[in-house]
Amino acid sequence: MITLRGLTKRFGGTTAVDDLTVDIAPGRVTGFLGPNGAGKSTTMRMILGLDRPTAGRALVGGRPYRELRHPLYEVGALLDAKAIHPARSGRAHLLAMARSNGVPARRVDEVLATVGLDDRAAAKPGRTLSLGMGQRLGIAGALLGDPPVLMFDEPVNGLDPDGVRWVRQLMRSLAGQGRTIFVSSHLMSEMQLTADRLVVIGRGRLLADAPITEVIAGSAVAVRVRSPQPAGLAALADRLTAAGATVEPAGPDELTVTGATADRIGDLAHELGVRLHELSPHGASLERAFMDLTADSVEYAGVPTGGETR
Ligand SMILES: Nc1ncnc2c1ncn2[C@@H]1O[C@H](COP(=O)(O)OP(=O)(O)OP(=O)(O)O)[C@@H](O)[C@H]1O
Repeated sequence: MITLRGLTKRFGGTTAVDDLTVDIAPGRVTGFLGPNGAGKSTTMRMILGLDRPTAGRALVGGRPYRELRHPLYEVGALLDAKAIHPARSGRAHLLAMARSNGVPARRVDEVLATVGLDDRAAAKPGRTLSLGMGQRLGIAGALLGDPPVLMFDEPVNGLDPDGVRWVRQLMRSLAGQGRTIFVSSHLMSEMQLTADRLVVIGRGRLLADAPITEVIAGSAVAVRVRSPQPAGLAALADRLTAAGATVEPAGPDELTVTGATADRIGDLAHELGVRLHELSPHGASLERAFMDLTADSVEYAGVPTGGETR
C-alpha cells in the first residue's frame, strides 16, 4: 500500500505537487497519468525518499521511505532506466545492488531470467545497452528484493511491441500476486489495457482517482462531422453551439462535436440543407477522458490539428 496525505512539493515559486491525498492499494495496477510537468516524477521521487515533501506525507506500507529498514525488500522502483554506470555490466550492476542490500546473489539470476536478459545481454557494459534493455535491467533491479510495492515510471518507453506486451503481462501478474503496482505512462491505449484504477493529476493536483472504467465512462462521446460545403459546415457549427453542443474544428472540412447525438446533428444538417460525407460517433476512450480531464492543466497546449482532436 502507498499512502499519500496532503503531499505537497514546491520548488521555489513552482508548486510541482499540490496537496495530494490518495491510497494506492495492493492487488491491482494503478495507472498514474498527467500531462507533461504534472508532477508524476516528483510524486514518485517523494515516495522513494529522493525528494523531501514541503508538506504532507508519502508512506510505503505505513511508513516514510527513510524509516524502512530494508527498503529494497519493501519497495522496488524503475525511475530512470539509464541509471547504470556506463562501464559496468548489467549483471555487475545488479550484483552490487544485491550485495549492498543483503539480497542473495542467486536472486540476480532469477530476476535476469524474469526480465528475459540472457547471459550475453547481462554481460554488456551499461553504455552499450539499448533503451529497451536498459528498461528490462531497471525492472530487474526493482524486482530484486521481491518487494510487495512496485513503482514504474514510463516502463514501456523504448520497448518494441513484444516488450510492451511483456511489461503489460508482468504488471498484471505482479498485481495478481497481491502486490501494489503504481505505474506512469503517456501511452493511453497501453494504460487502458494494463491498469485497473487510475490516478490522474494536472499541475500537481488530483483530477481523478477512480476505476478505469469509471474514468472512461465519464468521457464525452464525440461525433465526427465531415462536409464538402465549408459555409454549410460553419452554419451547422453555429446551430450546434447555439443548441449547447461543444464544437471543435478538426480540419478544413471537419468538426468534432460533443454534447449532441449523431441523430440530432444529422437532423440539423438536413434542416440547413448541408451535405454530409461523414457523421460518425466515436466511443468513449481513455484518451478522450484524459483530454477532457486535463484540458485546463496542460502546460503548453498545441493548436489542434485534424488528427489530434479526433
Ligand atoms: N528539481 C527541480 N527543480 C525545480 N523544478 C522542478 C524540479 N523537478 C521538477 N520541477 C518542476 O515541477 C513540475 C513537475 O515536474 P515533474 O517532472 O514531476 O512532472 P511529470 O509529471 O513527471 O512530467 P513528465 O511527464 O514531463 O515527465 C514541473 O513544472 C517541473 O519543471
